[in-house]
Amino acid sequence: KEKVEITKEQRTLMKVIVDAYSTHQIPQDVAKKLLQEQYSADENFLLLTEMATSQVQVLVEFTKNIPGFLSLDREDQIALLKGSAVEAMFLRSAQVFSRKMPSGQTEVLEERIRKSGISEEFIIPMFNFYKSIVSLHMVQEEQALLTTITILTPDRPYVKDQQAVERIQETMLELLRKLCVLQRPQEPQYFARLLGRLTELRTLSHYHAEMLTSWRTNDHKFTPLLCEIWDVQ
Ligand SMILES: O=C(Nc1ccccc1)[C@H](C1CCCCC1)n1c(-c2ccc(Cl)cc2)nc2cc(F)c(F)cc21
Repeated sequence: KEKVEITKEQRTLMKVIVDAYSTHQIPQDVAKKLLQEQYSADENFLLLTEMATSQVQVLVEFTKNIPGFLSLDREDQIALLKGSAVEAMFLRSAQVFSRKMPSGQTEVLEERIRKSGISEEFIIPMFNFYKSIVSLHMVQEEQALLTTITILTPDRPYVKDQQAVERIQETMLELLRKLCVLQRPQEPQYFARLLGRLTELRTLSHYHAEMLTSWRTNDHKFTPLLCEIWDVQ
């Protein structure tokens, strides 16, 4: 039986990542807004572009706290941010959706999102992904590390020094593997299941531009930052 132990420096690394992850959150809670009232497709589109824009800003702040990220080549830092922003937003959305809510509220939230203006064809793959995240019952440490591992994907477009990214990502993968073994001794496959979600996340993220351009709204207006990050306009 493998004796798994978190080292002192891994504990420090964990604390830095989780603190940064919980600090750099979306300013106001989008779920609360959606539960307060039903918005029109136009209002929902505006809300989405505002949330997605602020989420990119929050993502930049979060990555600054990932040990080793700032020592990467500057252009590679940008390539990693551009390459992971959409996935990070869907992963964040899934984590918001999987939060424990008073009974019945998750159903209301799901309904509001189904009717938000998003085109029918994307509803099923999106909620399949969200529900697969819900079913993992991830703890905050796992959520923070999974987002970090997504950001540190070496094979994003235009990354020059992939080895340097791989080295940092491997540190995070090893820490997440140990956490999963310690957290779920009776579920040896749990770590593999977590990483499997990143494949689903990448597939869902392929649709992001179409999801936005097919939104039931008359005016698909995007912020300059979203035009940079999302392949729109
Ligand atoms: O804001 C959002 N997600 C967000 C969260 C955190 C940070 C940044 C963005 C949007 C809402 C959706 C309803 C209209 C208003 C925006 N959102 C999405 C979502 C994102 C992108 C596309 Cl293309 C489609 C859907 N899935 C969600 C799940 C939740 F539990 C949820 F609460 C909000 C969710």
